[in-house]
Amino acid sequence: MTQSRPEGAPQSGTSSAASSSVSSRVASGRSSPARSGRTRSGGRRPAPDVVRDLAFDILCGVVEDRRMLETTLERHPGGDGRDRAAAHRLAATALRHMGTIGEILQPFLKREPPAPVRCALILGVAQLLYLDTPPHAAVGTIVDLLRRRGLAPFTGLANAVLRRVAREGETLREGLDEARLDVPPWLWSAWGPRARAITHGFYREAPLDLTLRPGAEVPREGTLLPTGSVRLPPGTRMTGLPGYEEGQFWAQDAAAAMPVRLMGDLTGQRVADLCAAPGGKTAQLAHAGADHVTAVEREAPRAARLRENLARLGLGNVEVVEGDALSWKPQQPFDAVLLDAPCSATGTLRRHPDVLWNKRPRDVKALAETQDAFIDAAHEMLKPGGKLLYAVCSLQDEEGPDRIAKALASGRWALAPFTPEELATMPEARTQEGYFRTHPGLWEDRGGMDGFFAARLVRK
Ligand SMILES: C[S@@+](CC[C@H](N)C(=O)[O-])C[C@H]1O[C@@H](n2cnc3c(N)ncnc32)[C@H](O)[C@@H]1O
Repeated sequence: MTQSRPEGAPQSGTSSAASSSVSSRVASGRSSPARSGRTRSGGRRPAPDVVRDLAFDILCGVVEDRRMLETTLERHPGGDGRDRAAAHRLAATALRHMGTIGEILQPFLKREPPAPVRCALILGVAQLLYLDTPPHAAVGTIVDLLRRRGLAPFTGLANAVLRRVAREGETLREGLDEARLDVPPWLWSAWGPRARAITHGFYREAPLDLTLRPGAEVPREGTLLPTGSVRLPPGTRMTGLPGYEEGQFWAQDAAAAMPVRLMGDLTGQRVADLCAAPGGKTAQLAHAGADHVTAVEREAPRAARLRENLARLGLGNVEVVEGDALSWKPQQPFDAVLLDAPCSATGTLRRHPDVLWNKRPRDVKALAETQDAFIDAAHEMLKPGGKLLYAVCSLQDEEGPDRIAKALASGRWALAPFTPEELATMPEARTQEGYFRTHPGLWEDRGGMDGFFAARLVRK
């Protein structure tokens, strides 16, 4: 299974000026101009509401069909940019708190309702308890949603349950271990002592982090982080920033920007980026003084996006290969390979809370096997003494330290640990073994970061 969470991808969202409008669309129950009225038979006609319709489709897609949030949103057109951002925010909030919401709903439901009705109730509770939507709007929008979706027989239930949650919900939350409830047990135990900090980290919306091209100015409103990334508030729209068209920067989480920096000096080297799109790390490589950069991407639409991003950034010196890195053979071996392997993407929960609910232990197991195959393929492409930088945006041991342990046990690789000097700007990310490892709970006072794992190996 290919996971293609683009942690370096331009992040969807709204400008900061617009984000208050997004919040108000969720809070007020307003989206595109709403008209309610009477049907011919005298019944109330439900008001159109693009935001709830989209949020409902996204949530049902994740919960019922284990789809990815972004994919489901792409499949459902409609609404303007702000409606879509508001729908994304509502669905993402519901997904972040879905365990707690389920616990709160439990005593009010004598029988399990049909899955779409449960989704609608979850959205209603998310509005009431986590998005400050006034009770009349939170209840009314969900009742109307059920009517629009042919679920009118459940409007009485929704009305009664949501009104009770509006009255008693805050009291019911008291004493609940929300972090524990909001994470599926298999993930909670896999994260061990980091679990609570990770959960509190992903409750928060991610800021927009940028990597600047060398010499570019720090955009106004941006904060320069110790690692060199620039941080802007959550909801900032990158495409609206001055310098975007001129290719002065690209979106890349502060943690995601570290692996390429940890590759060491690349001056004059031949370097490959094996899983390249949308190209955040390719762009870093192209600026790092390498003599030749080859970017391999298997998925045609993603390869097209990679080319577009490189063109915007004015990086014509990268050779893009549309192909499968597991079987592709270069004409000459490389000095260095970056392998940003497909993974479960549990490190990106702040942006993709659907990962909590649509991944299973068997997915991680299958991904780990593919990661081993990628490491073997990288071995074939490197000169003896060549460097492999292995990276995943995953919090799971199976996709990080366990893969490196297996590679080292094969006797074909040596570990080149990251030194304290190399990680001086993010010392908390350096493990005893000399790996790079982050999670969303780090840098709490600065707004957090994605979870990443990276290690540097040398081909024997
Ligand atoms: C984690 S993303 C890479 C993100 C990218 N390195 C960046 O920083 O922008 C993984 C990428 O690997 C691609 N991919 C998956 N399997 C592949 C394969 N066998 N060969 C080449 N690319 C592959 C996916 O389509 C996806 O674009």
